[in-house]
Amino acid sequence: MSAINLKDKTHHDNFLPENQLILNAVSEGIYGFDLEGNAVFINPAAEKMTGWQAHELLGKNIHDCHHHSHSDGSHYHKDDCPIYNTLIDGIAREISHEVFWRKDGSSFPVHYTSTAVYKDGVMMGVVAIFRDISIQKQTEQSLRQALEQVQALSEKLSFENQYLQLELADRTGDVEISGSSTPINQLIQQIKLVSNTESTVLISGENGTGKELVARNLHRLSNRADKPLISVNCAAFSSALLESELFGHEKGAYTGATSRRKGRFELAHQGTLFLDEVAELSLEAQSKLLRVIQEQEFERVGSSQTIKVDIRLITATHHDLLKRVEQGLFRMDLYYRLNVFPIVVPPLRQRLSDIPELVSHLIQDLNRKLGKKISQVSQKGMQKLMQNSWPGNVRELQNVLEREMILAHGPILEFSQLAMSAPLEEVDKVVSNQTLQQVERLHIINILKQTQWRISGSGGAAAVLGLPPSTLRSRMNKLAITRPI
Ligand SMILES: Nc1ncnc2c1ncn2[C@@H]1O[C@H](COP(=O)(O)OP(=O)(O)OP(=O)(O)O)[C@@H](O)[C@H]1O
Repeated sequence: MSAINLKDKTHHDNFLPENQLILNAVSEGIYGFDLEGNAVFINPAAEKMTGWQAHELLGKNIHDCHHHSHSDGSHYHKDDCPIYNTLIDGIAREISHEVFWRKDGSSFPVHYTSTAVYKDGVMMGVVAIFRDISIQKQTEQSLRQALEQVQALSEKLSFENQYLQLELADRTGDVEISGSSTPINQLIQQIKLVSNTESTVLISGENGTGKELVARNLHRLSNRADKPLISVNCAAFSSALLESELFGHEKGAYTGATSRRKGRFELAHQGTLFLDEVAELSLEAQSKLLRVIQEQEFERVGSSQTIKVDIRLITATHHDLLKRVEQGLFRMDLYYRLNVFPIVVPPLRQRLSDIPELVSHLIQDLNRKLGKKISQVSQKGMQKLMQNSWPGNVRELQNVLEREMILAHGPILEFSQLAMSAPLEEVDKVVSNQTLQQVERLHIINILKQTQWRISGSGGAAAVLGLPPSTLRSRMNKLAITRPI
């Protein structure tokens, strides 16, 4: 590669700056042009970038060598060239949206300046100084892509947020607890007493008794009422997924974690976190929960950064949690942390006197939901309802009412087709010599037989039992209930 290249001695004398060594050393490409627009000076960096050797260009009008086309391939007329225009008007120009073409036909994005050169006040020519900005362009492109990803993620987050707000609004609609029996009055008293404290509450009771309703009332009456109530059903997730649901995860924390996600603990910050079916937590998740309760801090899955939260915790279970402790399935230390203020929700069979009030409350809700105008239940129908044992509790009553209302032609519900659960007198007998699990198993099998082993759908066993189909399936697994062949 040549050093300083000259067309002839005269140009060299007139044009070249004093220190040729410096010009040879700079990493920018340098082209010098005389007043006719012919190349008189080309430094080694320019040769290297374009592949054109100085001796091939010197003395020539070189626009057609390195600047013949725009980046889209269209012809670039010399009259439009900023370098040649500087020769005409002496005005300096700075360009960064063009390409220079290499001798091998490829091109590279270029940033260049064209500046007039003067000696003793007389213009001698123009110097163009250029550099390859491929890397800068690539970086810009990656930044643009990253920005697009951030925008997409932020949209996704705001969508998630909207979804949670809606879920919240939906759940905070009607939270009235119906009933005026002694057990319900005691329950309401307890809720009023503890709601305005920061104490952790453990709500226990059979399925469908209203544990979630109690949790919503505890939040509604607390100082945190204007902050979110975030609910998690611990039975609805596998233990790995539950961890990420509770604590959130970083992008790539596990297969499928394509983006960073906040957990329910973070979403509940300054509000209330309601952990339903808390007995279903794995031992690993229990230790993590214990730490959050003790220190009010945790890490997202896949992150070492500690996040501090301020939450009030309410948990619920239909299990005898102390028994789970004895069986080694639940940590004793966690049990005592959760059981600061226990609330037991009574089963419906222990407060049958609440049924008329409950029925009227539920019919009002269902009239809205179904667009019906049911006004009352016949005397006979009410008697039937009050003699039932309601193993599925208020949720079962709700489902029975909904079914009856869908089928009803007039404004009065008769319940003539109502299949009764074991009469109340029988319930006590059955319970006296069988374990809870045995009774549960038998009852599920009976209902499954009644529904021809159909689990989901409006007439399915899950609906009759007042359970989500997934919960029923997991109970069937646990109690080893399979359909006979
Ligand atoms: N006292 C009550 N007054 C009015 N509605 C009630 C009452 N108790 C329960 N319900 C209604 O019964 C349904 C079941 O209640 P909820 O979901 O709170 O029960 P749960 O004990 O949390 O059930 P699970 O253990 O299956 O999660 C809900 O629609 C709830 O609004």
